[in-house]
This record gives sequence, C-alpha cells and structure tokens, in this order.
Amino acid sequence: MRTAKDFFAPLAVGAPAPLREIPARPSRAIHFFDPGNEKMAAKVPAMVGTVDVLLGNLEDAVKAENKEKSRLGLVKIGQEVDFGPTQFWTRINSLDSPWVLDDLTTLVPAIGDKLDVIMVPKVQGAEDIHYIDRLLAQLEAKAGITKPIQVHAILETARGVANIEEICAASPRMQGLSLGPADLAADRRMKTTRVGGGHPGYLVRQDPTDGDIEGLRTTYQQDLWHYTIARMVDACAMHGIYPYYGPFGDIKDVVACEDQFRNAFLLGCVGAWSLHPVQIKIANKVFSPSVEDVKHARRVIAAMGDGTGAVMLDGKMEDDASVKQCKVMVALADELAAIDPDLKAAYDAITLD
Ligand SMILES: CC(=O)SCCNC(=O)CCNC(=O)[C@H](O)C(C)(C)COP(=O)(O)OP(=O)(O)OC[C@H]1O[C@@H](n2cnc3c(N)ncnc32)[C@H](O)[C@@H]1OP(=O)(O)O
Ligand SMILES: O=CC(=O)O
Ligand SMILES: [Mg+2]
Repeated sequence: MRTAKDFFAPLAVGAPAPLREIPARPSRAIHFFDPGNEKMAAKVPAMVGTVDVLLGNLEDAVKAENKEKSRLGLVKIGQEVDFGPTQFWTRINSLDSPWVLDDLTTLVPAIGDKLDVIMVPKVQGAEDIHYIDRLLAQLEAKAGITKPIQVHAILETARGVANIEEICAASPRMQGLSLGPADLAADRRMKTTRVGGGHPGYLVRQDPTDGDIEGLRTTYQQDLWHYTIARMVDACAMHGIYPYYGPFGDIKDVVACEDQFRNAFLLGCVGAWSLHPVQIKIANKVFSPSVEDVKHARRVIAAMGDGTGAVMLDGKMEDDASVKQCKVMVALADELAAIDPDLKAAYDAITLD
C-alpha cells in the first residue's frame, strides 16, 4: 500500500508531478473513432470544437490485423491535428493482449504531450492501475513529458465492479470510470446480447386484480444497468473523479439512446460514449442542464440568501440541501457555458421572475 506521503510522488525520476485534483473539463460525449479507418480519420480535424472529447480507439472494434495501422494512424492524427478546446483521448488494448505494450511505448513518446487521458479496458483491480501508473511514469520521464497523462478505467468485468473503490483510489492519475455494458454482460453471463440499453424482457408486471384480462396487465421495463451505474457514481464521487455511461449500440434508436443517456445524467454521470456522429448531438443535449433547470436553480439560490434555513418557492420547500443541488446544476452550466457559445447565450438570456 502506498502511504499518504508517497501518493503524490512521481513514480519515475523525471516524470511530472501527479495532479492533486482532477480538472472538471466538459466531456459530455467521448467520441470514438478508428484512427486506422481513413474515412473516419479524415473527419477528425473538422470535429474539433464540435465534441468535448475525441478518442482514438485501438481496442475492440479494431480488427487484429489492423492494430498497428490504427496505432500509427493515431500517432499521425496526434501530431498533425490542433485539438484546441477538445480533449484528445485514446483507448489502448487490454492489459492481457499482445498489443498494449506497443500501444504505450509508441504513443507516449510520439504524442504523450498531446494525450489528455488514456482509457484502459477490462480493469480488474488496483494492480492493473498500478502497472499502468508506473509504466506511464517511466515513459513520460524518458520522453520529457511535463503534464501527467490521466487514466480512465472501463468497468466491464465482475471483478472490476467488485473492486471498484480500490480502482478509483489506485492512483492520482485516475480521471474517471466508464460503464462497459457489452463486456460486462458477457463476463457476468447476463443473457442480453445488446450493446448497452434496456431489454424488453427485464420488467415488472402490475399485480393481477379480479377480472383482469391477462394481456392488459401493464408491464414496466426496468433498467439493467441501474445498479452498476449507481455504484460507479458513488465510487467516483467519493474519490473526486468522473463517471460516464459507455456505449449505446443501437445507433438508429436515437430516442432510446437519449433515454439511456438521460438516466445516466440524472444519476450523476458527466457524459457518455458516442460511437457514431449522430450520438454526439444527443450527448451534448442530455448532459447539458436545460434552461428550465438552470433558471429554477438560480431562483432557489437567489431565494435562499446565505444558503441556510428554509423558504417556500412555487409551493415547494427549499432548504440548505436543495440549494446545494441547485449549485451543482449552476456550476455545471457555468463550466459548459465557458466552452459552448450557444449554451452561454441560452443561459445568459434567463431572467429570474
Ligand atoms: C462495445 C464497445 O467497445 S463500443 C466501442 C467500440 N466501437 C466503436 O468504436 C465503433 C465506432 N463506430 C463505428 O465503427 C461506425 O460508426 C459503425 C460501424 C457503427 C457504423 O459505421 P457506418 O456503417 O459507416 O455508418 P454510416 O454509414 O451511418 O456512416 C456515415 C458517415 O459517418 C462516418 N462515421 C461513422 N462512424 C463514425 C465515427 N465514429 N467517427 C467519425 N465518422 C464516423 C462514416 O465513415 C460515414 O462517412 P461518409 O459519409 O464519408 O461515408
Ligand atoms: O467497451 C465497452 C463495452 O461495453 O464492452
Ligand atoms: Mg468492452
């Protein structure tokens, strides 16, 4: 176990000092692209500024024979593109794969000064983060990188879920967690074959009453991912890092995608993955507080004065706790307004009546 005094010490001589606090940078959509796919790669420069995070994916969805092509494609993009306000992330191959060492030893020297976050798939426990942490420090020191690269873990194994707190606490590099519903479903032996989202068979049915016709008893579809997302949100909040919903594979079902993203937003996630350009707009909308919510939050804050006591507003009680909820909403709106001119205009136009 690393002691408190060692926790923020660099893990290699010459590596940059770890961050003491993970910055709250907007990351409503983490947009995945395959850097080895010429069509997708060509679109990346024009996507800068339209999405909060651009992530070059090297893991699943990249064929084994294309791993090297994608890795080299990512280096080229990292060297040539000016990412401006958009974060630049990558998802490396999993730690038990034959490709991950080449991913890290190629990417860090070549574009380590551009990469904000490395997403690590199939993280099982703190030992996986410790391995990455030390290796990154060695590579950063060798390459003379001055800003520590942050680490994001995908929660997609039963062991990873069981070890969630130790994963979050394993390194000051830890930036956040994403839910990986496809791999997690396989690892848990769940019986859904979908990439995220709900399932019509996972439901509760209204109780029978005398005289009911069986087919008319109402059913309510339930959320397969509620438990894991809630665990993830608590673990991340406890450690000052950020939780994200992961992929929604039914690209054509934009309505259900929006619902899944909104559930995650309401539970405390800061963003979700986008697998196709159409999902960027959905994430940007859902993970930005609505004008109505911001207006309400500002009214409560104004009505609460020094933030203590209780007041009635529109027939509802507001007090020390609800004003804190409102401050969460306003803080997020302010962060997003700083990078999104349309949102800024919408929030600036709010008048408190
Ligand atoms: C479980 C997990 O691990 S999820 C994470 C791993 N999976 C991924 O990263 C998948 C990423 N996305 C994709 O590979 C693709 O979007 C697919 C395969 C789902 C669909 O691709 P297509 O069938 O080409 O979609 P579609 O025909 O609608 O594409 C329209 C245009 O958008 C482009 N496009 C599609 N997806 C992306 C993307 N993620 N980024 C940038 N451009 C994209 C296509 O190249 C196409 O360009 P064109 O108009 O110049 O021909
Ligand atoms: O990597 C993502 C997943 O759902 O698996
Ligand atoms: Mg996965």
